[in-house]
Amino acid sequence: MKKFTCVQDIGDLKSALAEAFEIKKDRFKYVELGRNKTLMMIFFNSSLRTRLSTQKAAINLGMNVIVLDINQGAWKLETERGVIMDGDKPEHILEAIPVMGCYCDLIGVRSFARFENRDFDYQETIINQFIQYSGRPVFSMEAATRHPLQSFADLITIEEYKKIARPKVVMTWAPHPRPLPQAVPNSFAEWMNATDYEFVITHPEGYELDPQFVGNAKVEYDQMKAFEGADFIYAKNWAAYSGDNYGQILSKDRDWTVSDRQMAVTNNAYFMHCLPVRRNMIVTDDVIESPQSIVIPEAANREISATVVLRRLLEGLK
Ligand SMILES: CCC[C@H](NC(C)=O)C(=O)O
Ligand SMILES: NC(=O)OP(=O)(O)O
Repeated sequence: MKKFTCVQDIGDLKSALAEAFEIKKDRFKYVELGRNKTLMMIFFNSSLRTRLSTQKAAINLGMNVIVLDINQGAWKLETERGVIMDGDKPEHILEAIPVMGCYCDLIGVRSFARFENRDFDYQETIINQFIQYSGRPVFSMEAATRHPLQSFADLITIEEYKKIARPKVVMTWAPHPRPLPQAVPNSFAEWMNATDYEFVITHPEGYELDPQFVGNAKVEYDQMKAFEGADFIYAKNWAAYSGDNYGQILSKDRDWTVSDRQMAVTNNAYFMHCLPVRRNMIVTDDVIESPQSIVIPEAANREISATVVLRRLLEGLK
């Protein structure tokens, strides 16, 4: 594997899941693979789970790790080509990227959508510059339109907890005080559509995701109807994608906050969220603290998804 930015990069999902469960049994099985190899993790945005789980995965594989928070300590970067750099940015990303590539063997990048220009975001400008100019294999730690390490961990978790072969999985929008990226819902939808699960997306009108990610999912504007008989509820906020509303908050309707009311019509569904989560905006305290909440095992599986991905990237160096 030479990059990991989307579900297609992991190949056959059944093989990837088998590898995940093998590594879960012995996460140090490939500890020699990464000896004297260096992972560089580059963050343009904050992180807890991705930062910690990916570093742990690198340790599982015997790697050295360098972490760079671009906005804390590095030079402010110009990302647009052709700009006259007489402002507050002393370095261009097109020099910084190949320089960073000199000091490592693999590169992970976190660079959220900026909501300034939809094409800039949806062309994945930043991570594609790392892929093009770093000279190293690159993987996404959440980019503008996808979060594949999260989605892979989500799939591992559903496979661990499902009680039937084809569970009903419902992704629901929920309100949030800030406009959040579409990367997590896009990516979850992309991975769910790659399975044979029954997959439903529910959100208020105006929050339609990019059709390339919605795929064959059923879209239901009535949240209660969507929740009926669900086996898994995956809650997430996202800002509007469509047209002039790109990046905007259209609703903060807390009727969409996941509570016992909605969970009551499910098939005793498990509750999932990628975290961090705003309690009593996205989900009530009672639901996220209930025995059906699997948000912690879901977060724990981020170490597993990252170990599989890093292993495959290391194998690709041979
Ligand atoms: C894993 C989630 C990261 C980010 N969350 C926030 C709060 O910015 C998001 O919604 O994409
Ligand atoms: N779920 C996830 O990626 O969490 P962080 O943003 O804390 O890394």
